[in-house]
Amino acid sequence: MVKVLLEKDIQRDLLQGKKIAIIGYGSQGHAHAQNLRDSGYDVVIGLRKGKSFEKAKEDGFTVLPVREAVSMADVVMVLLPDESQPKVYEESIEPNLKSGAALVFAHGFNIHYGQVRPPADVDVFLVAPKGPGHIVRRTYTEGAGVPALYAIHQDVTGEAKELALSYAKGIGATRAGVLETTFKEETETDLFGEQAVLCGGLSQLVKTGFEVLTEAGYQPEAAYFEVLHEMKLIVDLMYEGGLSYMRYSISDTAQWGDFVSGPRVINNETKERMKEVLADIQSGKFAKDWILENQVNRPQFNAINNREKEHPIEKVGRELRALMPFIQKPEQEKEQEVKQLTKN
Ligand SMILES: NC(=O)C1=CN([C@@H]2O[C@H](COP(=O)(O)OP(=O)(O)OC[C@H]3O[C@@H](n4cnc5c(N)ncnc54)[C@H](OP(=O)(O)O)[C@@H]3O)[C@@H](O)[C@H]2O)C=CC1
Ligand SMILES: CC[C@](O)(C(C)=O)C(=O)O
Ligand SMILES: [Mg+2]
Ligand SMILES: [Mg+2]
Repeated sequence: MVKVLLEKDIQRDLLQGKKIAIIGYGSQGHAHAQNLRDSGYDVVIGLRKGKSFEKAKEDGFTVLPVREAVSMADVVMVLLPDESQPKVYEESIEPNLKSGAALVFAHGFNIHYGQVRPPADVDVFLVAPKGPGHIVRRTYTEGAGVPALYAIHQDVTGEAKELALSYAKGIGATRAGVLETTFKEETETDLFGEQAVLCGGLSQLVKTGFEVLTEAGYQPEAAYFEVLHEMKLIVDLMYEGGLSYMRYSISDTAQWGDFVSGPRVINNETKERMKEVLADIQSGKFAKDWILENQVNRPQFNAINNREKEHPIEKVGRELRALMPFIQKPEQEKEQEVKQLTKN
């Protein structure tokens, strides 16, 4: 097995005494900022005026325009949406970067696809958590962490690797395991994972299962419990003990069904489609299409997003989750955010 680094492997604390600017205060931004602050580091937030500007201030941070935060920082972590990064980088980050500072990303997209070209006198690396920002924060507060990958693109100080590892430790990633990679590997595996398995593949599997059951006349509530609610409970077992532990906990009937019917649904044809998805990521086609979609203000993204929100599984899900007080809070928070987004 390759070396997976844990807290005990991080000897030097290169972040101590450095000013860290977190640019963006969304999913990853709030988590990195709060975890680093709780780990004892000096954090400032760089943002435009808006929703998360106020949130960061309420959370007790000094919040500055991006150019001001960058100009005072030794470490600049770019946690803006990938599609917004090139413009903000060009206008507010690059002109204000200190020589010898570190420019850091949580995903390699813009460096790998050549949308951001940093100057030669700064370190450039990534620390990419392998999990959603809200879970990066939640697990940190529970004394746990989310694993992360790190990669070095440019090392002018000779200390980029140790700085990256100190950063990974500061956000709690070394509690779970940190792995060295390249910008290419991080970018391509991350895009593949979210498209084919974690987000695209899973949403499509759940929705299609729901449609097959409801179209056959079964109650939508029963279908929701079966294919969406229980998904988390099954995946939790995989998270804790892999496929074998999940199969140990389910009935033998379910396990036999898993063996004989799973490959009828996800089969060689699906594998071929997954290979096509990967090929589009590797060739840059996916990135090019996404950049163009943003240049014309996301007509397809918005249309699909609106249609997906209207899917019957979303309506029955809202009603059923409202009956479960233990998942009430995240639901309310999410709805507030969705309302806010709809207003903007
Ligand atoms: N989401 C995740 O869990 C993961 C994300 N990543 C990577 O982390 C990075 C950040 O993604 P994510 O956390 O999802 O981003 P979000 O969309 O959650 O957050 C965006 C933040 O950037 C701010 N912002 C947006 N546009 C601008 C702008 N033009 N100028 C200044 N601030 C701006 C937003 O402020 P406002 O409120 O004003 O809009 C908000 O604070 C990406 O590179 C992503 O690939 C990596 C691993 C997982
Ligand atoms: C799975 C989606 C992700 O890659 C992530 C949370 O890790 C993202 O880009 O949000
Ligand atoms: Mg990811
Ligand atoms: Mg991603």
